[in-house]
Amino acid sequence: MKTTLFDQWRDTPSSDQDPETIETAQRIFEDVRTRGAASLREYGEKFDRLGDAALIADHDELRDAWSNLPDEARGPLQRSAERVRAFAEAQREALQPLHIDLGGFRVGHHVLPVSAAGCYVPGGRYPLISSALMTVIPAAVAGVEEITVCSPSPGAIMLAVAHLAGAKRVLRLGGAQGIAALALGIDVPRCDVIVGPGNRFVVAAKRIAQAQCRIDMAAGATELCVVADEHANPEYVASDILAQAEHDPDARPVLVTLSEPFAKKALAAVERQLAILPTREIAEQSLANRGEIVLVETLEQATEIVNRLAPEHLQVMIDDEEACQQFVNSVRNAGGIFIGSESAEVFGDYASGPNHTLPTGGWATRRGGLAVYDFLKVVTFQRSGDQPVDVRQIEDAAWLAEQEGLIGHARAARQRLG
Ligand SMILES: NC(=O)c1ccc[n+]([C@@H]2O[C@H](COP(=O)([O-])OP(=O)(O)OC[C@H]3O[C@@H](n4cnc5c(N)ncnc54)[C@H](O)[C@@H]3O)[C@@H](O)[C@H]2O)c1
Ligand SMILES: N[C@H](CO)Cc1c[nH]c[nH+]1
Ligand SMILES: [Zn+2]
Repeated sequence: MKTTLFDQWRDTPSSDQDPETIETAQRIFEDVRTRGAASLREYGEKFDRLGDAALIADHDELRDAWSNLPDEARGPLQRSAERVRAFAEAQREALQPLHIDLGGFRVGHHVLPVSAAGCYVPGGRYPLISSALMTVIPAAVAGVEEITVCSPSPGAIMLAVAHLAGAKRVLRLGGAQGIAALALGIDVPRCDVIVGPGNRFVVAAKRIAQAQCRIDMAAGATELCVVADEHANPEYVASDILAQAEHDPDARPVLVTLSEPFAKKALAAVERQLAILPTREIAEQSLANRGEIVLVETLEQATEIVNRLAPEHLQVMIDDEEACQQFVNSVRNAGGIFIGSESAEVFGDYASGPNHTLPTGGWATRRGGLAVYDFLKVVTFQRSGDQPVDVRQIEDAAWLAEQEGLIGHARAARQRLG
């Protein structure tokens, strides 16, 4: 991890914005568009360890995988699924139908699910079964009928979790070819929405898919920013940093601290813990590529770094309660915020309920994490009949239409004058 002073700190682009990665994703996406299903098998064998497995695991196969799961696996999965579902249901409740009377119309909105959703679940380095819970459950709570999970080389437990969460099928593909299949509807229902985390190729492909469908966000290589003062526990900081660094050589672990002696203690703890971490080969690369300690003199400077970084995860370990709250209130850009030394980010990954699919690469400037809302459409309506339409509304519409030169519009409005 390199150490930088506040004045010298500069942001760097995320791996999914790398030109070679974008070009690879584009080439694969266009090839899938041109050659269809045949290309999917080829890419699956080349990149996704497909072998001679079927491209699709259907509903019966998912159900059987769930039935064959050992008993000890059911408890943690069902309890975790329940927490994710409870949070998604509470979010759904918060978005209600609406209607008001305005100018002689009843106007309002109702809330409808999209018909088909594609949920990408990472499976390159690690089979992220928790991402199947996080992406499929909110889609199911929203009422989406066709839910397809797309994941490279899914094992029996992945198929079982997809079933538990409410998916209809699993497409055994990853990367750009998987995203292209979902967006173009090759071998699976064409998706209205594609969501879910993934590596640089997945994120680059989701950007291309935006021409076909809605996407949630860039939810790419994990980012963690820990803001800690000198009272924080360096062993906690180190284990939280390593927990995210082990995801991907592209992962970005950052420590922002007001205390140079603390920075040294945290770095020593990172080195100690890294030496005995089984996944150290990946974590080491992440720390070398993107790891950083930023030394600041004030909490205002820390706020500035966080808001420019817009990290996926922000962990705050500031001892003084008032200062901590003030700091949290000053943060504008962060995907998920974890406050207090016991609020380890890994609980958000698995167990606390809010979604772990969170914005990376600066997307936290424009949105928060995946939510039930990503699978819903707010459709507005106007209804006449209960009362006469306000004459001023008719005249206003006709006047605006005339200013636009749209005389047919003006006449259609004036027809209603009776
Ligand atoms: N932001 C979030 O919410 C969030 C949540 C969980 C995980 N993640 C991130 O998801 C990522 C998972 O990455 P992963 O790689 O383990 O799994 P993945 O499933 O995202 O990607 C693996 C696939 O990438 C494709 N691929 C790999 N190398 C390629 C190449 N050279 N050319 C073309 N395609 C290639 C292959 O199809 C492969 O199966 C990590 O970066 C992790 O940090 C992010
Ligand atoms: N930290 C990841 C989000 O960036 C989510 C995850 C899944 N499994 C473990 N961690
Ligand atoms: Zn994680």
